[in-house]
Amino acid sequence: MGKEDHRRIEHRAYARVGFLGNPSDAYFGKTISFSLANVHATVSLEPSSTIRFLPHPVHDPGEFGSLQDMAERLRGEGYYGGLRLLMATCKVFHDFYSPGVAGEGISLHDRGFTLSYDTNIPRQSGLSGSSAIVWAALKCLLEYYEIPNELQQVDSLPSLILRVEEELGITAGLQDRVVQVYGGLVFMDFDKISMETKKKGIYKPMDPELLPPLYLIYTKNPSDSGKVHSDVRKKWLSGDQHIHKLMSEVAEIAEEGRSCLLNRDYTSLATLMDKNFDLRRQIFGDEVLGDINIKMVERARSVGAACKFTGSGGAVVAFCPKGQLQAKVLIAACEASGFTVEACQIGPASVTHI
Ligand SMILES: Nc1ncnc2c1ncn2[C@@H]1O[C@H](COP(=O)(O)OP(=O)(O)O)[C@@H](O)[C@H]1O
Ligand SMILES: O=C(O)[C@H]1O[C@H](OP(=O)(O)O)[C@H](O)[C@@H](O)[C@@H]1O
Ligand SMILES: [Mg+2]
Repeated sequence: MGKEDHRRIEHRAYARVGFLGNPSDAYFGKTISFSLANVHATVSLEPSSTIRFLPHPVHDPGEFGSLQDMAERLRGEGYYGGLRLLMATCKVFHDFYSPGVAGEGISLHDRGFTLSYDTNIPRQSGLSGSSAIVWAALKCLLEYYEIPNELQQVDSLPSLILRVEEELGITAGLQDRVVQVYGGLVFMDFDKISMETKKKGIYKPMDPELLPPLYLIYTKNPSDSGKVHSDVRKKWLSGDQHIHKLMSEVAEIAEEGRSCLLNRDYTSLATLMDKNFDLRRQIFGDEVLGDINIKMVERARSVGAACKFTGSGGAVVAFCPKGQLQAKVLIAACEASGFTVEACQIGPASVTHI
């Protein structure tokens, strides 16, 4: 091993907020999303003689105080942690880049590594904690295997990240991965022809300064986006006209939202955020959205804020059209209801807007 091979590699990936148009990204729609710097996942790669994955002490527990503790933990957080995401990332990376599989035909070196991760993204909260872990892991592998730049194009990487979750049977769309790779604020059009012929959408980075101050509200309420999406997906695939119509209305919100942002028309922006949530409610129904998630939106709306889901549930994003005084009232109201509120910090852009 050369000196270089002993270096430890570490990469970070931020959470994201699906700002407008989600979840139409998984249905040939359009979305606007932004990178959320408040929380992030980190993956570390340490050279080693074999390929090893270190379970996270909190997210991948292998030991419990009692049978009851174990049952409670599984009831609340399910069976899965991030370890399977690390493994699936390595599998998809191998299949994509190595010769003779499907791949790009690079001869990958045969040195081993140990992957471990940490994250402070609230678990399964619709902030895309899953793809943050995958993207951070993929960045480590791209660096360790010295994949040439021309084989890691910024508009192709999101589809590779999505493949990892598809490998695990997690129903997900592309928007999370696009904004996590691009950073900043991005408008995305998942045009059917582009998606079917090029396996990617059309991505347009926007100036994050166009966003008004936004607030993140969340609660401890794990929801698996795969589960949330599976029924609607079935209906959509079977050609349900009602779902198709509603989904294209959701997509239109991103297109209209883009004009609002460019024109700094924040009154109309607030209306669009509310409409986005109302359409989601019609598409998925209250039972799938979950009481606590609906309560967060209603709490924000009760003080006149506009509010919608950031992802499939667990966190919401709010905007106070009347400014700072209203934001103070929002924060007090949400905290009184036991929700956490933070001002959204937009993550750095790696691709500049025009
Ligand atoms: N914070 C986390 N720590 C460990 N694993 C996670 C975390 N969040 C998500 N996962 C893994 O990703 C899978 C899919 O999560 P998902 O519902 O997409 O959550 P999110 O909204 O955070 O992306 C989970 O079943 C789990 O295996
Ligand atoms: O329902 C949504 O808005 C999003 O749900 C998933 O994101 P998650 O953070 O896991 O809840 C999905 O991956 C996105 O494509 C959807 O837009
Ligand atoms: Mg996810």
